[in-house]
Amino acid sequence: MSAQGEGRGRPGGVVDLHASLLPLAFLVGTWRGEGVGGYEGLEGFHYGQEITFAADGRPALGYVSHTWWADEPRDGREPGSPLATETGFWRVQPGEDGATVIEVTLAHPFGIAEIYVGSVAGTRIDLDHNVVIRTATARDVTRSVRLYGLVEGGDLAYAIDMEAGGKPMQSHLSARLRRVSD
Ligand code: HEM
Repeated sequence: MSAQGEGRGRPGGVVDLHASLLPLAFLVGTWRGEGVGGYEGLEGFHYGQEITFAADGRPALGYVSHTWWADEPRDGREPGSPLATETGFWRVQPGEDGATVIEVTLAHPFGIAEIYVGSVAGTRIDLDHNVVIRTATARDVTRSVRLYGLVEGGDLAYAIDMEAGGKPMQSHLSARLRRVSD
């Protein structure tokens, strides 16, 4: 590992983790698993997901998530049909009184961008402050909160709640993912 931030990752697969990202070191790698989704008025569904957190020596982890339909065929979707994807960056900043602040910037392909500010304690990350920016044609999502954490067996679990379409904050997604590569 290196404390230097200038590099773009070394050739040969050796990756530097910027020193500021040590609180997020447990996330680095690729994770794969299954989740469940739903919302008020929406029939529940299962999805598959692969997430990669990538370190390249700079002071932010690159993040990309791909998901796919994992239920019986419905509304033109077959098992394996691509669903939501999102991409962005996770960085760590010093907070007040020794706290560790996490800033996450995400882009979605459906006209929405989001910034979360939250905290990390051990292997639990609360992304509890959020702003959503959306185009005129995007779904009416006004706020989201996320919780990520390691659970038994070293799996990564998360829950995402959102406020959308004038409905109160409620669960949209939760999943549990196994590490598939460093
Ligand atoms: C793991 C990632 C995600 C998956 C697998 C997923 C999947 C789905 C599915 C299958 C639906 C219902 C069918 C449809 O309308 O396409 C849906 C609805 C919706 N999703 Fe997601 N989604 C994901 C992430 C997100 C995120 C990050 C947002 C907000 C920024 C979001 C906002 C919405 C909204 C507003 C609806 C409509 C809810 C309603 O019926 O009122 N989704 N999602």
